[in-house]
Amino acid sequence: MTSNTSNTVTTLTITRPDDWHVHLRDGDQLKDTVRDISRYMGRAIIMPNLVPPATCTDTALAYRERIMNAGPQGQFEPLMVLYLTDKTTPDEIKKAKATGKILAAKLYPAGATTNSDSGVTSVKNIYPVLKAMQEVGMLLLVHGEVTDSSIDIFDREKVFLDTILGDVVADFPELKIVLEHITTKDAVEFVMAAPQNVAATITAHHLLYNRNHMLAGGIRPHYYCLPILKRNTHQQALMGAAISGNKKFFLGTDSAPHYKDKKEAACGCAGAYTAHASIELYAEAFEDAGALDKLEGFASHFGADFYGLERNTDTITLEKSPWKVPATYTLGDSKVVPIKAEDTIDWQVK
Ligand SMILES: NC(=O)N[C@@H](CC(=O)O)C(=O)O
Ligand SMILES: [Zn+2]
Ligand SMILES: [Zn+2]
Repeated sequence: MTSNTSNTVTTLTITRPDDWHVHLRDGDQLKDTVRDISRYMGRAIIMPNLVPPATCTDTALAYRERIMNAGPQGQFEPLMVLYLTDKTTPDEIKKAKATGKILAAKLYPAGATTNSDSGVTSVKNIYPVLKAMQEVGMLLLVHGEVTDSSIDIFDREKVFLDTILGDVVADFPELKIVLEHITTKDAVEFVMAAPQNVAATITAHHLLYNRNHMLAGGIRPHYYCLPILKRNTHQQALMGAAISGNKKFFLGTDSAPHYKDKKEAACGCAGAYTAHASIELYAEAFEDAGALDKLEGFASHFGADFYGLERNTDTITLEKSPWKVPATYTLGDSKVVPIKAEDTIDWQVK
């Protein structure tokens, strides 16, 4: 990392970052989401919760082709993920791994989040698959929330750790596991206490916001995502993990666009669009915490290290140069309201 040496840092050059959790969607949105992700991310882990989901090698590879045909900038590389169902077979895992293009498989507890209806109904159903993943070295990515309607939505992550993930970690000691988009102090502590094969991604919006931003003084649907924003003590624990230099915590934006009318609705969709300013939003969060010097490890080194990939070798430069985020962006043929719409972001990539 290099930065200018005056009291206030105004430029910051870091190794090109990667995004270890992003939703690009499909169809006519792809050219726009692919443009945004490839502007300065070197690689990205592409979430498979399409309609229908990318549950097998062939559909995942076909999706990769559509992404490449959407015209990514630079050397952008999409890293693909299989969507696990109760019916996924160990053979499908081996087939996917052999392509070299599918690095991970995603556990969505059925019904936990957007497009997760075909997900796994009980983790025991996929134990043979997890065994195959452990054998071939395929990562398990986890949406860590229980779906039991009797569990309070603010407790669903913690209950998942206590009742499900702890057992998986114990039963598969060699399986690399990423607990995605963590939102609680409990998740931070779980990952810190777990062995080296367990890591977590953290979004920019969970670093910048807590549930007051979403609910105090009016309900703001564009902050609604899953796992839901928690109270500020959890936000502080996430920030502490992100700036700790602990290599188990790395960048995953979970940028997840939904059209404006689907968010501003009586029953709005879960997901926040942050790909318009992903690294800039993280820079704001790290600067607020007085830890800009910790951004590079979190954004550009630790994820690649955990996945067992080379770090990127080129750099990007962030400049302190405030700009106003538009009210909407057009993705495909409809409008999306981004995080910080009509607000100012201090940083931009040169
Ligand atoms: N995070 C979200 O709130 N939504 C994601 C799904 C997910 O990552 O859980 C989406 O696909 O819209
Ligand atoms: Zn999720
Ligand atoms: Zn996601």
